[in-house]
Amino acid sequence: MHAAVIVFPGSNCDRDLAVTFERAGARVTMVWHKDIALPAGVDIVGVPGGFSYGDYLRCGAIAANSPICRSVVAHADKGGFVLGICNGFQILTETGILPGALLRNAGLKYVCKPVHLTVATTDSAFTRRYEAGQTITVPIAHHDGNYFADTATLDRLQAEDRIAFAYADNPNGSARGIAGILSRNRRVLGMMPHPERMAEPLHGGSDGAALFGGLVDQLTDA
Ligand SMILES: NC(=O)CC[C@H](N)C(=O)O
Repeated sequence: MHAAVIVFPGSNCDRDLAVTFERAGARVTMVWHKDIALPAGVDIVGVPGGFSYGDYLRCGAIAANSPICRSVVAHADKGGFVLGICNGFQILTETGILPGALLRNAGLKYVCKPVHLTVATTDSAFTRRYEAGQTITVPIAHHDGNYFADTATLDRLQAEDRIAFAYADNPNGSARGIAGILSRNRRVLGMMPHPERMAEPLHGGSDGAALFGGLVDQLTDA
């Protein structure tokens, strides 16, 4: 399985994401935001966390208009897999690949702490290695993690079983406690918590590792 990890000016989880993919068994190519094309044959694009372009304008808004994001949108449009974590999730909503928006946290403060998440669906390559309803612990670190979408969109996400993860104790005011959502074809996941920061015992826990393990299994079998 071949993963591309996009690097924007201000990304700070790009190496962590690459190492986690590699430890799960993937081959990784780092791709610079000014590049126009993704490497040929890429199975999944990782859009990492951080502060792309300094979070100016809105988190993810400038990155969503960078040259490489046109190729990320094209990759998603043709059914390719994409994983956006934290700032990566913000970028995926700004491109329109995923619905909704990430607003300022309800408490108006940057929140950095481990949180408990409920695995809301196991019907995806990202969540297949978890048990439905399982509680996992993964850290968050953001000031704009408050997921917002209109009621019709939220109802559709629920009806289509596209909420991947929900907060056990909503730390940022997200609508319906949403921590991560899937695209309609279930091949794009955006989530605010950082599974790559809780993927081996030295991190203090490894609940995030199964997400990458499940992906590598599915994309290697494909
Ligand atoms: N850890 C991150 O990716 C941070 C995301 C974004 N810059 C925020 O604070 O909301």
